[in-house]
Amino acid sequence: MGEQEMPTGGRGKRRLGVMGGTFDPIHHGHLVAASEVAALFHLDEVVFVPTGQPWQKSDRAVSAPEDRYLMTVIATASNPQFSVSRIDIDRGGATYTIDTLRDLRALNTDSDLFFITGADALSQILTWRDAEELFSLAHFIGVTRPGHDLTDDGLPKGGVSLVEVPALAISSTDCRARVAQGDPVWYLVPDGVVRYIDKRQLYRGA
Ligand SMILES: Nc1ncnc2c1ncn2[C@@H]1O[C@H](COP(=O)(O)OP(=O)(O)OP(=O)(O)O)[C@@H](O)[C@H]1O
Ligand SMILES: O=C(O)c1ccc[n+]([C@@H]2O[C@H](COP(=O)([O-])O)[C@@H](O)[C@H]2O)c1
Repeated sequence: MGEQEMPTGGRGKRRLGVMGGTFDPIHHGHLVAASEVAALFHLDEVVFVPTGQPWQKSDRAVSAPEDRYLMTVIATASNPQFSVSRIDIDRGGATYTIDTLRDLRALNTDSDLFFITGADALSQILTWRDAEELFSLAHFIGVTRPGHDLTDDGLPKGGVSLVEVPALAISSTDCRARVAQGDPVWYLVPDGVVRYIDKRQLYRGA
């Protein structure tokens, strides 16, 4: 896929990508998606935002926010364009992207926001809190993900771009299951994250 047209009118503003996720654990699928979108959309920075309590994942135990935050820091530390925000963790309670985007806009008045989301999450977006308002706060970028259809059906025209990224059939669910079974997660997640999972004995009983 070629270079993308600037989808918002804010010429001269910083272009801030936002990659929200539970990151339990962060894996190379997340990192490749962010890197690819950063290049295609000429983003100045991508901020990874680990969720506080992901309310649509309340059917399963989610690792402690501090563990997910630290794995995200470890995974992104070597890329000068990547950063990590604690805003959703520090707000406490259930995480809603409407709050994430309002807070990030208040903190980054010089920036246009580009929210990056995989095909599976994009297909659920109309179930998110205040879904209609989300598109006035950020431009949404849906990326391909193996096993999921990427579509903007039902979403506001001009509010979403669809982008093909290198296909990595990796999920956090599969990484957790592999650790629980004693299978390796080397090269599915960054090396430092493998070490952190081991050090903190995460996912052993998953
Ligand atoms: N392999 C992948 N390729 C592209 N996008 C991805 C990939 N994995 C996750 N994403 C996207 O990254 C964001 C955060 O995902 P999340 O942290 O829930 O990871 P996950 O692998 O889907 O986790 P889980 O398996 O626990 O549901 C979502 O927008 C999701 O669609
Ligand atoms: O705002 C909502 O209601 C909402 C519901 C589900 C998911 N999200 C956001 O979607 C992103 C990916 O979520 P997840 O659960 O797939 O890790 C993350 O930033 C979540 O906060 C947001």
